[in-house]
Order: sequence, then C-alpha cells, then structure tokens
Amino acid sequence: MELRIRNLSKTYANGVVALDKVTLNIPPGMFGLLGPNGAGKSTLMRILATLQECDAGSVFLDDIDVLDEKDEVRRMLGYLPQDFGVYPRVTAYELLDHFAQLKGIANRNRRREVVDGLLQQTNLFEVRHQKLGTFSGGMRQRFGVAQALIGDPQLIIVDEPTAGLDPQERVRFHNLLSDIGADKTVLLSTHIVSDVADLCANMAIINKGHVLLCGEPARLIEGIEENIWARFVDKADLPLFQKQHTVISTRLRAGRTLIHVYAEGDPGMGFEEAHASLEDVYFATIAGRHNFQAGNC
Ligand SMILES: Nc1ncnc2c1ncn2[C@@H]1O[C@H](COP(=O)(O)OP(=O)(O)OP(=O)(O)O)[C@@H](O)[C@H]1O
Repeated sequence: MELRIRNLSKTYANGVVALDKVTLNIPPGMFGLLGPNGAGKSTLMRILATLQECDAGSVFLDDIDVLDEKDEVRRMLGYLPQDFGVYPRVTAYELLDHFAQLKGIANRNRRREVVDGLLQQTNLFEVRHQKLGTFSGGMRQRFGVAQALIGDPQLIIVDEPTAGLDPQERVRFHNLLSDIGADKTVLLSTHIVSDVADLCANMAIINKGHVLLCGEPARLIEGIEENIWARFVDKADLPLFQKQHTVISTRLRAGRTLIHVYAEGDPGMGFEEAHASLEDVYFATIAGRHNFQAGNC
C-alpha cells in the first residue's frame, strides 16, 4: 500500500511547530525517515498511527483517509512505538497471546497458530516461556515487532527501533525488518544513518518539522558525489577550519581528526575529494548546504 502525506502540520500548545506542511509519498518497501532528535519524527509517526491529531493536511493509505477512517487504518496498521514497554513478569508467549486477543483473534487454536508463527518469525520461539524482564534490548525489540505484526498489517511503523542495541542485535533486527519490508510498507524512523543506508530503498530527511530531502539513498549519494572533501587536521586547528569551510562531519580515525567539508569546487588547503556516503548527504542536508531532490517527495 502507498501512503500519501500532504501538507501535514502540527503545532503543540506550547507553540512548538513539530510539523510544518510535510508532504511525502511512501511507497511499498522500506522507507527511512531520518532526522535528529526533535525533528518531528515521533509526532509524524503518532499521527500516521492514528494516536494523535494534526492541525491541517491530509494522509491517504491507498484510498483510505487516515485522518478520518481511523478504525479502518488500525486494521491495516502495525506500530512499534519509541517507548515500547513490556510487562516484566509475563512471558513472551502470554503477552503476545494477550495482544492477539485484543486484536480480535478470539479463536484459541487460531491464536496459538498466529502467536507461534510470530515467535518463530522473530526468532523468539525458543525463549517464549521466559519472562520478558529477562530479555535483552534486542529481544525486546524483536518482541515489539512480533506484537506489531499481529493481524498481518500492510503498513508497519517503527519508531527509533535500534537505539541501544549492540551491533549483533542490530544486524538481527535489520534482517527481520528487511524480511518484512519485502512485501509490506514499512516506515522506519531513526536518527541512525546506517540503519537507513542498510535497509531502505527510499528515504527522507526531516528537521525542525520540514522535509529537507527525499529520494533513493544511492541517487542522493550520487547527487553529492563531487561536493565532499576530506582531510586530517590537528584538533587545535579545527575551529579555524570550521570558520573557513562548511565542515559537515568530524571524526576520529586511529586517534587523528578527519573532517569532511561540503564545497562546490576544490577547497584547496590539502583537501582531497572524498568518497561520499549517506552520512555526508545527511550532515550536509542538516547543515542546510544541500537540497538536491531525487524524485518526488
Ligand atoms: N506533547 C508535546 N508538547 C509540546 N511539545 C512537544 C510535545 N511532543 C513533542 N514536542 C516537541 O515537538 C518537537 C518534535 O518532537 P518529536 O518527538 O516529534 O521529534 P523526534 O524527531 O521524534 O525526536 P526524538 O527522537 O527526540 O523523539 C520537539 O521540539 C519536541 O520537544
């Protein structure tokens, strides 16, 4: 299913503009919504998940009016919120069974089939009788996906799912999401660029309630290919470089400081053209230097 968001706006009572005329097309497959903390991602996710009202705009899931036909949307939707909490003293099986009841799967045998299937899909079948309080962060997130998948939803929304996971757990979680994304519409909100680089066929960058950029990651990288320059600098000289150039990232490489700058042409001073990455696209966009648009948002 395709999600079409048009001019969606939301201002909180305290005057914070969380979303300002957000327009996006989200086709089937994995779509990454990337932005720093406070960008408006969770607000957007909650509105799409029918948990929060917007002030203006429209959202359609194929021909379902998301803002109006909430019950209809809820039947199609699986949602893993950012602050997904579990009852620590209940087992994975028990809680999933409970959620399945709430989702209206009344028949016991059918429910068992669904719950067992989801536990297997999320690799939790072996630990299904363990209490959720004993689960690692990665296991809890996979459990969160299992509950989001009850009822075979066509649209799945996951909000910041890999924060706090160790590298192995992240890989497992990514594999699970990419399996799901093969035949559903999956909207993944994150501030971790590599999550999007690894998983998403399409993406958008959002900051301060505005969509700054959208398109296919590979094409967005192509669009910035000639504008990213790199060099090592002494840490003490960093403020000087920041004054003279658009420094979009600073990182340590084996104890030395490597900077990437955005420039239309060769900035001289020993810079070399760098192999651009999605991280460069992201930081250049957030820094306001880059607004190449590949495709329609
Ligand atoms: N209930 C609320 N009342 C007032 N302001 C809010 C409320 N919820 C969010 N905000 C503000 O709206 C802006 C967008 O917040 P939102 O949580 O949607 O961003 P985010 O991109 O999901 O960030 P994070 O990853 O930190 O959750 C922020 O400035 C935030 O402080």
